[in-house]
Amino acid sequence: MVNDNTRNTENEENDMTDRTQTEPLDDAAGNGMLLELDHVSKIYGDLHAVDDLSLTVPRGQWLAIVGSSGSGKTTLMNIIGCMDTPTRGTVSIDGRRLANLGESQMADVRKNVIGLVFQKFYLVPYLTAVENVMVAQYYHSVVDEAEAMEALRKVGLGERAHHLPSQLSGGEQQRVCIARALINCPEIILADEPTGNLDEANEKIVLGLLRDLHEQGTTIIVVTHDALVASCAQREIMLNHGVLAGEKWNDDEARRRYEEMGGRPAFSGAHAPETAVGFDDPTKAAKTGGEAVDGAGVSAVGGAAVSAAADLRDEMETVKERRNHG
Ligand SMILES: Nc1ncnc2c1ncn2[C@@H]1O[C@H](COP(=O)(O)OP(=O)(O)OP(=O)(O)O)[C@@H](O)[C@H]1O
Repeated sequence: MVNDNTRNTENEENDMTDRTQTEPLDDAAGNGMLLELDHVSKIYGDLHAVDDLSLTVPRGQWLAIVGSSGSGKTTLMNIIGCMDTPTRGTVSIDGRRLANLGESQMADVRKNVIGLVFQKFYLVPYLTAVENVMVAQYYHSVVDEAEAMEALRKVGLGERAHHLPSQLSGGEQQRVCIARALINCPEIILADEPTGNLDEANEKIVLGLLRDLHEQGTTIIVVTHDALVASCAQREIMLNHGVLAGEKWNDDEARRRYEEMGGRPAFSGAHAPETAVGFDDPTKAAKTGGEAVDGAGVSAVGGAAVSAAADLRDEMETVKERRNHG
C-alpha cells in the first residue's frame, strides 16, 4: 500500500495548500485533460453538496477524493460518472461537454469511457460471476464469454467464475466488480470506497489491481474515507461540506508532468464553514480505524492554515499501526 513517492518530504510545505487563494481554471478545452470540471455545484434546496468546484484530471492520473461523511464525495463521483448532472457549472470528458450530449451520446460515454466500481458491489444475485461480467458486455450488444472469463482470470477469479455472488467472499465479489468494470476497456475507472467492506488482505489485492490498471495507463478516480487507500493515489483532493479543503500530491513526478502540461490546482470559489475541518473529522477517523489525526497538514478553507509541515505520510503509517494492533 505504501507509495514510495510519498516519502519524499522535500516539498512537504507545499503538500496541502489553501487553494482558495488560487485563480480559477481557464477554459481548458483541448489542453489534454481527460476530465474537466468548471465551477461545478450540486445544490439541494439550501444544501450545496458540491460547491463551485473546478478540477482537471489528465489521462492516466490516479486521483483520490477524500473527506468526511457528507462532504460531497459521492455526489461528485456521480456527476463525474454521468449518473447525475450538476446544478451549475460544466463537466467535460475528453473535450466533450456533457451538457451538450444527447441521450445516446451520454449512454456511449457511460458504457465506453467510464468503468464503475462500488463498495456495495451491485452484483446480480442470481447470476454467476462470469454472467455478471457479461451483463456489462450485454449493454454493448456483444456478449463474449471467453472475454468475460479472461477478465475474471485477470483479477484472479478464473476458478470461481461459475459461483453465485452469495458463494463468494466480499473481496472476491469486489474483484468481480472490477472485472465487470474492465470489460469495456474504460478510460476512467471510478471507484467509490472500493475497499470499504474488505479486510486488509483483500484490500491489498484490490489496490494491487488498481495499481496494475494505472500502470497500463487507465485514469483512476477513487472516492475514499481511508487515508491509506488515498495515499496510493498520485494526487488527493479533500472535500469539506462540498468545498475543496485541500490538495496534496503523493507523486512529485506526476505533479511535475501535470504542471508542465498546464494543469492547475483544483479550485473552489466557495468557503466551507469554519468549524468543519478535514482529517480530524471523527467520522473519518472511525472509518480508518484509528483515532482522530491532528495537524495532518491540511489547510482548512476559510480558516488559518493548519501546519503544512506535518508529514502526512507518517500520520497515515501511524493510523495503520493502530489499526494493525488494536
Ligand atoms: N438527493 C439528495 N437530496 C438531498 N440531499 C442530498 C442528496 N444526495 C446527497 N445529499 C446531501 O449532500 C451531502 C453530500 O452527500 P454525499 O453522499 O455526496 O457525501 P459523501 O461525502 O459521499 O458521504 P459518505 O462518505 O457518508 O458517503 C450530504 O449532506 C447529503 O445528505
